[in-house]
Amino acid sequence: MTTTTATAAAPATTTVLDASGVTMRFGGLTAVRDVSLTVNSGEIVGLIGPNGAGKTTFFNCLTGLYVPTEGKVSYKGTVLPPKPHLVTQAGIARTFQNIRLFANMTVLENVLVGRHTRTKEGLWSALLRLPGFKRAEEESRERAMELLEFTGLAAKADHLARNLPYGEQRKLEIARALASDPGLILLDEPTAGMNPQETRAAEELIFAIRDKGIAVLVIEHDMRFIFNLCDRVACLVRGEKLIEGTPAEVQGDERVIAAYLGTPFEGAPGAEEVAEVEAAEAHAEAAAATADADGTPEAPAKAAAPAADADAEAPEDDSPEGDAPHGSGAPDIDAEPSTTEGDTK
Ligand SMILES: Nc1ncnc2c1ncn2[C@@H]1O[C@H](COP(=O)(O)OP(=O)(O)OP(=O)(O)O)[C@@H](O)[C@H]1O
Repeated sequence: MTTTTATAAAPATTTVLDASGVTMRFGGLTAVRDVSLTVNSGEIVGLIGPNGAGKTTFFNCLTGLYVPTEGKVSYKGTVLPPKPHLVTQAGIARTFQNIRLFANMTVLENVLVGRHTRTKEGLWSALLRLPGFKRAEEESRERAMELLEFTGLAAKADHLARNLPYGEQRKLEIARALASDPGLILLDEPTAGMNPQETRAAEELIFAIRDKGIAVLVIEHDMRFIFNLCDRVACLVRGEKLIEGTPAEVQGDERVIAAYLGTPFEGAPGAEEVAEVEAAEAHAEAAAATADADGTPEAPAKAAAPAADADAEAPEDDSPEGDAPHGSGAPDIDAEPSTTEGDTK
């Protein structure tokens, strides 16, 4: 028998999102300045930057909430009109920093709302409940249930959205965004306010979304999450793209570190002072360990314990109130998702 070694053809990469030279000015303030970014098929791209760097404004330019002062945004080669519903129809879905669910609707109904851009039946068909409408309604329901299975919420399909724990409300937002069958999903701080278990589950979910062939662009303040998740990361600072590269490149870039931690100020402790402090601390620790070895046998064992994964120890806590927010998105469930222009987070 002859064996042939087939070289698996690498799936062709296509540019899903192409934002070029995007600038957004609010009066005298330039919130985003000449930012270009692409997202390719099969990619998870991260957008990071300190508070007020322009990340959400950039998202709003991509999704038609804002009309960029300059620049253009294309999806799969077609320039997008700056109208949110047309952007969704084209294939881009998003979630918001502040959760926007229909609090008094069920989980399933929330996902069905997200389906409306993909249903073609008109008003008369709905009012007269024509066969075409019933068929479309059934299909939408099936698709919505599939998405609830996918996001792990199927068992709660009949629960009111407002009664879900915080992490599940965020998942439901993602399920609703996926209901429009997007080719690209934009996630604005998907783990804000989540506990470590919920954050890990969100990470798994985003990988699974990517594996379904949906490209992902994600804003996040949780660096461990973003560097673990993304193929590429871009960092915005004061509206400008400072750097774009692999997680390793961005993580190690001194300008990124300076942007987050602040540039060293004049008179800050230099290397010599730091070494002195560290030596003094090491000396104090060694002295304490010797004293403990004489008197208290448990202490050295504690000191030798490996740095435990704090996350693994964290208690299960589904309650929104129990979660310490990572980012700026506090639980904020609206009775009706806000569509006012003022609420663009
Ligand atoms: N509608 C608006 N009118 C005027 N200024 C705005 C508007 N939206 C955003 N800005 C300003 O633009 C700048 C960038 O804000 P943006 O919310 O995009 O930052 P961000 O990086 O998303 O911050 P965060 O991480 O805190 O969410 C800020 O100075 C903000 O005050």
